[in-house]
Amino acid sequence: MSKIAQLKAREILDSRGFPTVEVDVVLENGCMGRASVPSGKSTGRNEAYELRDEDEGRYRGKGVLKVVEHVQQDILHSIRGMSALDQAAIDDALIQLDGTDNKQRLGANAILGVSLATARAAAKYKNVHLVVHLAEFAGHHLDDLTLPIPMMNVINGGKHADSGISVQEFKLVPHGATKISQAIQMGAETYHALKDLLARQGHRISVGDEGGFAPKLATNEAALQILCEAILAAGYQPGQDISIGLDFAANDFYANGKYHLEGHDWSSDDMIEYCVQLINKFPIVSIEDGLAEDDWDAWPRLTNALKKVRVQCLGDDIFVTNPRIFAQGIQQGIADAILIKPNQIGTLTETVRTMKMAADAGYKTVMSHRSGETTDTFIADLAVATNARQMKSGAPARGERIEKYNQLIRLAEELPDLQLATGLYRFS
Ligand SMILES: C=C(OP(=O)(O)O)C(=O)O
Ligand SMILES: [Mg+2]
Repeated sequence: MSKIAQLKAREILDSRGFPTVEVDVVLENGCMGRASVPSGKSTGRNEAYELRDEDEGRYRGKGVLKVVEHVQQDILHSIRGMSALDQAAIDDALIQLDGTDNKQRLGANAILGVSLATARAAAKYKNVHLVVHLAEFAGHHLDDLTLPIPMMNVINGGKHADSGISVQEFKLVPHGATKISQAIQMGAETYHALKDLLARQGHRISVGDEGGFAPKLATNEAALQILCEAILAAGYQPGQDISIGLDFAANDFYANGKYHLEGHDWSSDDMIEYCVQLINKFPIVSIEDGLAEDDWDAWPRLTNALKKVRVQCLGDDIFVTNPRIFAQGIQQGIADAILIKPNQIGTLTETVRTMKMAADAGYKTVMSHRSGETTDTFIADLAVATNARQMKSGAPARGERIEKYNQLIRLAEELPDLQLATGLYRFS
């Protein structure tokens, strides 16, 4: 009865107004699980392949009708009759059916949609909450779980906005909160304070892809400065109640071995020094992709420099949630935390495997949305179920972003004994 009877897929729109795929997995007893797949813009080169149709209407964006077809034909034929309770076997069947290294034949978007929807159908079949089912799948006891600290991206730069700011994300990290609802409220209040400050200083208050403001500020330091003012204006102490996380997404300004940032052509070591300078001036607790994915040799130096000043060194594009690449990174002493984006690797099983490797090697895990999102809240349940220490889901505004934060509030109600995670060690 837990056997998969039917798969349905459809094109829906993501938060940028472009097509993405949504999948329904229906079991023999009628239980249905549904999931949709997000889409990145500042992507790592080694991410699993997001399959898109060839032709692009002038404004439509490339569709995923081929992906829909793959789900409803090849994938359905291959996994029909398998039990949704056996997630690992289903994910393995999907990987085998695809047969390529990066899931380019069926598309990682087709595969992930089926993988996540299967987990939802299985939870329904067992009549347990998704978070409980996922924790069991990941081998975690409910008593050992925590709620992730939100990382709220309130100023958007890089590829996500036309602000001209080189750092892609300036994130509020309300680690001084004792409850998740309080942490989210603190972030929201600071977001509103920031909006007021920007308006008063004559900046525009339009937003980027992740709902953070996109003011035309001249430098990264100017953005950090106004963010600290906003934290204070909201009644909080920078560094004590709320700190800051940055995502440089350094791939985007790395070319010919140099970092082209704010008029400079910097070496890797210049870039590391710049990170440390910013840390010395501002209450920064986490730096993501401070170097480019092709600058592998310099990453251990960045890791050590951040360790000395007790700031989290977080790898996104360099690891792309891929257990094989991450294993090399661990071996070479690269980073001490890994960003987790299920669609970078393409199945739930591989995502959880990467997270287990992280835990075994003493790395923290940070669950993440993509810049093109849907209102699906799967990553919030997954973050809690896998003990991710932080979760980033953009600004505390816009439906597709806040749905994930709101789901954390619901999960805190579902599992009232869970504490907010700790472990951002600079100020602790
Ligand atoms: C969320 C991110 O952006 P994107 O989804 O565009 O890769 C990121 O770089 O961390
Ligand atoms: Mg990133």
